[in-house]
Amino acid sequence: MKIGIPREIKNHEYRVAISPAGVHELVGRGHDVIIEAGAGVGSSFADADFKAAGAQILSTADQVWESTDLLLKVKEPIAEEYARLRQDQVLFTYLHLAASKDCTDALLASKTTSIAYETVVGADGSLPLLAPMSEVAGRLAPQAGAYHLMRQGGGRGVLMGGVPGVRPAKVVVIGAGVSGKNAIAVAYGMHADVTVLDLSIARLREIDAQYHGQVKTITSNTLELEQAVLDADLVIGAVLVPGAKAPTLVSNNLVSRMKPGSVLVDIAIDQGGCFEDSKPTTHAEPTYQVHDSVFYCVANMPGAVPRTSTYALTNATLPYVVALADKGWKEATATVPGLAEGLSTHDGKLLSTEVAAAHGYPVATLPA
Ligand SMILES: NC(=O)C1=CN([C@@H]2O[C@H](COP(=O)(O)OP(=O)(O)OC[C@H]3O[C@@H](n4cnc5c(N)ncnc54)[C@H](O)[C@@H]3O)[C@@H](O)[C@H]2O)C=CC1
Ligand SMILES: CC(=O)C(=O)O
Ligand SMILES: [Mg+2]
Repeated sequence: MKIGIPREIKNHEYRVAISPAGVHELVGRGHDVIIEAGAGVGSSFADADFKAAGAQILSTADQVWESTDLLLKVKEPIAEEYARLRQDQVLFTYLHLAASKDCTDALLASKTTSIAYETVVGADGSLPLLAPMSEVAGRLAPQAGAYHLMRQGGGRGVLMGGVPGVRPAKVVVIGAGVSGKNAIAVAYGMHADVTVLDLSIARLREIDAQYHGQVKTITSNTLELEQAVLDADLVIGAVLVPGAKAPTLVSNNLVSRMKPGSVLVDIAIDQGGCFEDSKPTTHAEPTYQVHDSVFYCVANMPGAVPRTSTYALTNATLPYVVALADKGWKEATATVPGLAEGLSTHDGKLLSTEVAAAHGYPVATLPA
């Protein structure tokens, strides 16, 4: 099979959808891997590294899209890529379609077969292709929050760990899943005063045991959430309802009553965000102000640490890419457990119930 990897063109997105090791594996199995010149540079892979692993390098994105059967990306197609989508190609990437009607419409109009990384399900019900990037975004969130809590950026002027004799920052993490747990680990490591809320008592129990009660755990409900947010210097939104639009948990009114200079980092922004005023931002301009608070809503946080993220992402995607390349998408989705959960569009039909619900579209099933 011919497998294509274009350069990512979203704002400050430096990841690439394959590593030289992935190229080596696919070429060894008899596939052709075709990479756009410069695609790996942001992750510190030279064209020569990919060539040495057996890839062919083509100079333009159009050539890569046109000449391949399976196209691997990191981020969802953006408007300037829509014209390249086509019916006889399989697109395997993050899609986050519940948060983008435009992208959903473009995939349907092109009749492409698209498979979303973020809804592929593991044997234990986990999300194996979302998890590595949630780990990265979770670990970055306190780092970004700490930076924006500094006074010069409009923050409250609070140091995460305080100093001996002075209180640390109060960090509230909403969601104790993969990104939430990683955010807790780093915030705790910075000596912040950390509280986590989740609907799942089982997840809170794990955190209580792991941190010996040093991280406060609270079952999420409207009243507890409101009190925690009003008390916080930094709020990290890390919730997910897989495939669906994120629930709105922090209203504009609640933000108006928060401490001046408080910072809100919405990791869940790629699924539409869990704060009422969240709107996607870029690494070039990551924050904006709502009342007296600073919002950070970067939808591709891992793009800031591309070398780490590219390795983490491609380690997880490669087994699925190998199956798609070896078997073709029909057999692969029929035989590889959990891969079919990623199927999003095919032949102009929407195959995800959650995305259909988000946009009020009908959902279809594949003919047997
Ligand atoms: N901005 C970025 O660059 C990135 C964003 N993400 C996004 O981060 C989000 C979280 O992903 P993961 O941590 O992997 O999800 P996860 O599924 O591991 O954890 C989500 C947690 O949210 C909890 N939750 C759901 N509704 C809740 C509510 N109403 N109140 C409190 N807790 C609630 C769930 O019980 C679960 O523990 C996703 O939208 C994901 O796409 C992931 C990577 C990068
Ligand atoms: C999960 C995702 O969309 C990202 O890593 O950018
Ligand atoms: Mg994202």
